[in-house]
Amino acid sequence: MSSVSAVSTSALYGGAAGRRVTVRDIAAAKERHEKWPMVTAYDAMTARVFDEAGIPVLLVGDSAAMVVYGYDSTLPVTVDDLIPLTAAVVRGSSRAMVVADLPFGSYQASPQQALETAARFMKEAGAHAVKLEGGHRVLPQVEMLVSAGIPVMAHLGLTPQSVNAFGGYRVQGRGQAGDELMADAKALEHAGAFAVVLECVPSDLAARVTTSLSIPTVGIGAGPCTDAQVLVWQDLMGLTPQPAKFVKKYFDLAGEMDRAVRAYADEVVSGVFPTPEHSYR
Ligand SMILES: Nc1nc(=O)c2c([nH]1)NC[C@@H]1CN(c3ccc(C(=O)N[C@@H](CCC(=O)O)C(=O)O)cc3)CN21
Ligand SMILES: CC(C)C(=O)C(=O)O
Ligand SMILES: [Mg+2]
Repeated sequence: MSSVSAVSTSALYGGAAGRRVTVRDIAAAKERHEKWPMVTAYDAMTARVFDEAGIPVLLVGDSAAMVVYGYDSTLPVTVDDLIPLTAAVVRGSSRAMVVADLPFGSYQASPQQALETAARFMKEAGAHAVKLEGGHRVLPQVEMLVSAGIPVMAHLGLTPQSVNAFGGYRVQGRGQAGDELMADAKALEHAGAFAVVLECVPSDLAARVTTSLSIPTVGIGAGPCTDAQVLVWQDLMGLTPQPAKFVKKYFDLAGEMDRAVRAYADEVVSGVFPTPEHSYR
């Protein structure tokens, strides 16, 4: 236990005291109409803070491409880039389920490729589940993973690995595309996915998908009616320079870090730091 409050903010997590959250806990939360929070994590120390705060599910997102590695899309990040980050998040947490995002190009080719990639995340990093993007095109992949005993989180709507096909990060599922998204969501549930992320879709569509499925929906820019919400941690903490409209900023981390590092720099230059208190005799 750290100095951070041990009181959980999520009933889902509270019910799983002393062990990792499982897919069964997540299914039970939907039955109880209980909402839950998910955040991304990419290292052990932030994973520990979120885990101890009671976040039941941590996502090692391929958004690491942008927020960790500095690329301008998620496309360049590789399995070899994400496995060490996933292993760190697993080591830093003890109660949360850790979901590994499968990167672009590591699962689309075939169900066999998807299984080989997912197995690496589970064997080499200790991930408890994987996430992949897409609807009907990835149903064979979802079926293969599920039949191998790997929990799969699906992802529909704005699937950032298709940014070039979409022509930018734009809202998806308006008009007739909404019916196609609904059909994809139902097919993914039927294929055995345990949850589905809905990214940047109209709130009324997300609400209809949420009531039509028996598995939980996890919204990001999908309005208030999904079963869960997810945000990239650097966005909610105020580290991201220009976050999307769906982001709520809960802290000014960039501002606080700027203030702190300037104070440190000033004290080094002026000789105020270090004092005997921070020195050895
Ligand atoms: N830091 C970060 N946060 C994220 O949520 C995130 C990533 N990175 N990288 C991968 C994807 C990319 N994402 C994005 C990026 C930009 C918008 C965006 O600017 N959307 C427009 C909506 C435009 C429209 O109305 O169609 C916006 O103004 O919010 C949305 C999702 C979400 N994911
Ligand atoms: C934003 C979430 C859903 C994601 O896929 C990521 O962080 O990569
Ligand atoms: Mg992702």
